[in-house]
Amino acid sequence: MSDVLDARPYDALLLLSFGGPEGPEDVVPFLENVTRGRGIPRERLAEVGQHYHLFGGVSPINAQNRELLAALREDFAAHGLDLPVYWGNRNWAPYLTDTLREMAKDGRRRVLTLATSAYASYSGCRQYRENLADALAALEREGLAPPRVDKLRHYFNHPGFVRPVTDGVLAALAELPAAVRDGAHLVFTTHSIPTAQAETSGPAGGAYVAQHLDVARVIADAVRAETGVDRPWELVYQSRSGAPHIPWLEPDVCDHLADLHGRGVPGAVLVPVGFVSDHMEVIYDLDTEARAKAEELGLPVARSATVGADPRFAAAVRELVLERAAAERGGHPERRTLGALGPSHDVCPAGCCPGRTERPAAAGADSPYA
Ligand SMILES: CC1=C(CCC(=O)O)c2cc3nc(cc4[nH]c(cc5[nH]c(cc1n2)c(C)c5CCC(=O)O)c(CCC(=O)O)c4C)C(CCC(=O)O)=C3C
Ligand SMILES: [Fe+2]
Repeated sequence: MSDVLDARPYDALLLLSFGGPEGPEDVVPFLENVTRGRGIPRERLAEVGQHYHLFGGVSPINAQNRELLAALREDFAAHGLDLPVYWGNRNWAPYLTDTLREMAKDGRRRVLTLATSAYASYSGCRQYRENLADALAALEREGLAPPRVDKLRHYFNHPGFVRPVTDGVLAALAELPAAVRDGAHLVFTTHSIPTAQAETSGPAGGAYVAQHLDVARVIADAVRAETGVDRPWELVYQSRSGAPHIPWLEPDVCDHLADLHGRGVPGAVLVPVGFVSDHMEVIYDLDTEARAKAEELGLPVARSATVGADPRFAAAVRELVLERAAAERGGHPERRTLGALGPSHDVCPAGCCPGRTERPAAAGADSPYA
């Protein structure tokens, strides 16, 4: 009995992700789902559609989530954690509402959510919580009792996230020509968001950039310790969309590569620390667009891997589930983190990461659901 892990009060884990198209005919309806009511210029949509068509209309994100699902199930089974894992997306099948309906019909009453976004922000946290609230409302309309849904704390600084990313940076450094390796900069990248959204992210504002800077510093320090070379690092942004007159976080990664080259920096490792898997923003915006820019400049670059379905990340999720379950039972579990910020809150406080309009959001202190 003692080696059976205790997830009570939870009876299921929900892997909640973005979703992506699985063929050319999916691309337009997928983009319509993503951008409904968001004011993205038409030209930008047509351009982003082309990114998907370059890869046969298929985003790798769904396959990556299937792999993560398998890794989680394997890890849980190997460690005697008896907790079913479900998967639902915001923008493509399997849709979140369908998954939550299945969970309700399976009798799941206390659901813990792992979103495939490690940081605070409206786009990376509250928007997922709004989608959860929408799905729960749909179940209620169908006469089903909605389960109670919670969300895991932000995991960007969990050692099981940081270690695989760090190893990825070491592997990418080894891919660079030996002559530029020691002089290369570490260029951490994440999704650009409107500066207004960055300023209001987290319970007290500014969390999005602060969290990325904290984990980037930890990774850069670990790489220095392991290679004996002190490389400069920067945090830059990619995948900007939205109207040009609205300020978004800068500098853009391509502009930054030109800047590094202009300053005589001999090479760079691109580290997509803002993303959990090598999805379209990584394989297009970095591996296609930024790489083309680097080639045009004659700047050697290598790109490090995201955590994906790394077993150490799956183990971190198990640890986070057990941590949260213990806390829900009134205990004081160890909360492992690296860096200066410490563990983020279990429950998003009211008003955390606000959007442009106020909408119901589940899995937080301001949830209309218990
Ligand atoms: C912070 C953040 C993350 C990281 C956290 C997380 O992972 O959630 C993220 C992830 C992703 N974003 C993705 C795709 C898209 N994001 C778009 C648009 C936008 N993203 C934004 C932010 C973020 N996005 C924002 C502020 C917009 C503007 C419109 C709006 O306010 O909503 C658009 C519209 C077209 C465009 O303008 O680019 C698309 C197609 C995919 C799927 C990739 C695949 O298919 O493999 C993934 C994982
Ligand atoms: Fe996005």
